[in-house]
Amino acid sequence: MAANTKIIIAGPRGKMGKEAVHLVHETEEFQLVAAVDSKNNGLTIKELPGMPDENAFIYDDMQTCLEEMEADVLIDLTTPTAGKHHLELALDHHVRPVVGTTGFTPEDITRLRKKAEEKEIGAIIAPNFAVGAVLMMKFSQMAAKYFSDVEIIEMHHDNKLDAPSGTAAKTAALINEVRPHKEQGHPEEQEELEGARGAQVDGLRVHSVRLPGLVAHQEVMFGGSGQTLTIRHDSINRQSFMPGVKLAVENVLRVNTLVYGLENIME
Ligand SMILES: NC(=O)C1=CN([C@@H]2O[C@H](COP(=O)(O)OP(=O)(O)OC[C@H]3O[C@@H](n4cnc5c(N)ncnc54)[C@H](OP(=O)(O)O)[C@@H]3O)[C@@H](O)[C@H]2O)C=CC1
Ligand SMILES: O=C(O)C1=N[C@H](C(=O)O)C[C@H](O)C1
Repeated sequence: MAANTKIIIAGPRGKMGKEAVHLVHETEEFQLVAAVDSKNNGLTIKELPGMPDENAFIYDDMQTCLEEMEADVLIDLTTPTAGKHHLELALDHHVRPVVGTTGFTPEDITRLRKKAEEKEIGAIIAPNFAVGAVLMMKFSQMAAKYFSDVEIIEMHHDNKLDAPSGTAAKTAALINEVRPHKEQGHPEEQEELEGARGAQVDGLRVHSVRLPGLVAHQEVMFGGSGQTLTIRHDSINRQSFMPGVKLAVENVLRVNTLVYGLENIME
């Protein structure tokens, strides 16, 4: 790892971005060199409420920030639209992206991986940085070898923009890697109310719950003859994601492709 990893954070006022600013501030080998926010152009981080004593300048435009600042890593915690744009710009400027922002499609991942490889630069997109959530996904993949009937119920706070969650999409993809294709439920079932059976990913159903009071939760429910198995993870605060953000920043410096999912770098 470089002695001092120079970091830009996009979305520093957000729920995740704020935690990431504190993580970078408290990590000796990390240095916050700039932030990209939709507001507050020209201020410094320490001028924002609740922020640590950091002199990093805030830009309201990623392109300008990347042109003016020298950085090793971009941590993006913004919105699906902004996150995709920022990732592309970072690759263009040879800054390694660590992206927690969700809403990337399989086509986005394939296109961005090609670009990262062409540029010979590492990038990490992690739909969930919480170690427990990664284990929930891995355990679900293990269980799917034995249970072909499974439904995913993800539950989040009601400020979330994307549905289903990135974690649910990734869980469905991991399960479908090993699960023999099956259209679940009764072949003649009718949805009397549109959406009652949730969204479909290769015959597997995903349900998204949005309520104030929730943070980030997911149940993966398997059913077999005379039995069910439920694998559940709960993030009860955003600090749960920070060890994973640190691990991703450390590892993005060592890879020369786009890694999708923290499970690929966890030992
Ligand atoms: N991978 C993981 O483990 C986790 C991922 N997430 C994902 O991270 C993302 C952020 O989540 P969260 O912090 O809860 O969301 P918030 O809405 O709290 O924060 C997003 C922040 O990004 C800012 N923003 C929006 N557009 C831009 C832009 N173009 N440039 C710079 N900043 C911008 C917003 O500012 P404003 O609203 O003023 O425009 C806001 O401050 C989401 O995609 C979420 O799904 C969340 C938790 C864990
Ligand atoms: O928006 C959130 O809050 C979260 N988003 C990620 C997702 O979409 O899976 C990770 C976590 O679930 C929290």
